[in-house]
Amino acid sequence: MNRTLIWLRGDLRLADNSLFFFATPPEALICVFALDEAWLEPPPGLETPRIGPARLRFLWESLIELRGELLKRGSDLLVRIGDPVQVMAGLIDEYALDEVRVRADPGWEEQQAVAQLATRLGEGVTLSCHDTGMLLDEASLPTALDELPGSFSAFRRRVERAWAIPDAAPAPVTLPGWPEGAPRGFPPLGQVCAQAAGWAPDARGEFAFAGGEAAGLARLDHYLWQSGAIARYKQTRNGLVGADFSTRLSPWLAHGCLSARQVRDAVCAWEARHGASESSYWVVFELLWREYFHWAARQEGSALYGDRRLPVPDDGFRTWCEGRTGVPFVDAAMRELSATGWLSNRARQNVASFLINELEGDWRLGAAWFEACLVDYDVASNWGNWRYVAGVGRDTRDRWFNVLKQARDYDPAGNYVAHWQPELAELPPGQARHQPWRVAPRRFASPVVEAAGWRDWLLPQETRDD
Ligand SMILES: Cc1cc2nc3c(=O)[nH]c(=O)nc-3n(C[C@H](O)[C@H](O)[C@H](O)COP(=O)(O)OP(=O)(O)OC[C@H]3O[C@@H](n4cnc5c(N)ncnc54)[C@H](O)[C@@H]3O)c2cc1C
Repeated sequence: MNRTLIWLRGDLRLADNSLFFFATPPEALICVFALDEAWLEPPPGLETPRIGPARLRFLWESLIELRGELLKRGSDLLVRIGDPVQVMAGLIDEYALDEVRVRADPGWEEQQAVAQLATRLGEGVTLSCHDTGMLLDEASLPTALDELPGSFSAFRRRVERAWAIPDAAPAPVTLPGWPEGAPRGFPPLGQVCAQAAGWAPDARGEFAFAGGEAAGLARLDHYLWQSGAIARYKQTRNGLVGADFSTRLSPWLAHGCLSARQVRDAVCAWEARHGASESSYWVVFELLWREYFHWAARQEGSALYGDRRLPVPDDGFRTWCEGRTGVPFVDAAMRELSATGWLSNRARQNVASFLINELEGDWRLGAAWFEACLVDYDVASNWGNWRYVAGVGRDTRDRWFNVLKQARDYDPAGNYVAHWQPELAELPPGQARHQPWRVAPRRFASPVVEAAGWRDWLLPQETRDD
């Protein structure tokens, strides 16, 4: 009979979590989450910790709920703050554990931590990495991992040709007991980070994320069954203001409060009742993007981050972070990101392109800033999308976004920018709100850059404000 440790990372749920499924249940089970102390420190060159208050709060809420679910099943949860490898190695030694289970993480640093733990284990202790949370397992990928197609489209076509995704598995009803005398529980969030304990999103975001599996399932239920917003997803998914233009499931998926299979099963159930549509298909299509970045990260290793030593941030980067570039479509998004911890995909693409192309900033600094701010930070999706927009790595096409054109297409009345920059509401709805320095130069300063590619999109330069 084994004595097992489950090392929890981005998999904070019991349903559809292969870590909790045992052919033969162990004699004792200890479930541990270690908050890496390095996450509470800024990466070199930045001043904000790697895990910002929005994500830390969501994480704690998820852990609190998970602990409740584990207790109901006869188990418990231990949360420690420190070096995860030391934490796990110490517990394994002290409680004579002989099996370790952990998620096969796409992040290189997380993979290195598992490799380090492996070198610390005594004879007879087994360590296994499990695929969990994604639509596919490594064994069911349509290609070998090292032959993963270079582009998303080729990957998607191959997956869809051999579409064989298992249904999500239900949560276990009971779990093995806790090892005698082993520690349990975790510190209150206020002791870990007072800012996170007191953090609340700005009401202008029109949505408050709450961590945990139940809140994730409630959001899924709302999006599919209560509001029926899924029926319009294809048309609304590029929205900028409001709660339901997209699913907003990303934080629950990123923390593993929901698995991608749970989401797909729910979409299939909705389709069985209402009929499949382009919109319902498109939700699963977007999950395939997540899948692609996950498997690409698993293949790329440390190359995912580029060089991990970040360059020294310059003034352009700081104005970008603070939403002070003078380009409303960028500034509104960067203010929304800081104030809510979340941003639509359309806005993420635009601000990333602006930093890289217009400010000639380093994409890795942008990715690090997103890592600190996002409630839905996911190592593969974040660094993978940044690489993609920067045209670095496996798919190196030029992905320049003309933010003035994008603003016209996706925010024609300028309502989004006025939502986050109320001073713009003084200007008439329309393109004036996106180019205030052109139409009202006395009231609005010129932006930090006027890109050459905007020439055909600029409004006539007024010399005085009306
Ligand atoms: C520069 C940049 C950084 C990003 N960083 C992250 C990140 O750290 N974490 C994260 O989850 N997403 C990230 N994304 C992807 C995407 O912006 C978010 O997943 C999406 O906006 C979340 O909103 P939603 O849940 O309403 O998405 P929906 O539009 O409702 O899509 C459903 C789900 O599909 C997945 N998805 C959708 N688009 C993408 C995509 N482009 N890449 C990967 N998965 C996708 C998400 O899990 C999402 O919850 C990033 C995109 C960019 C351009």
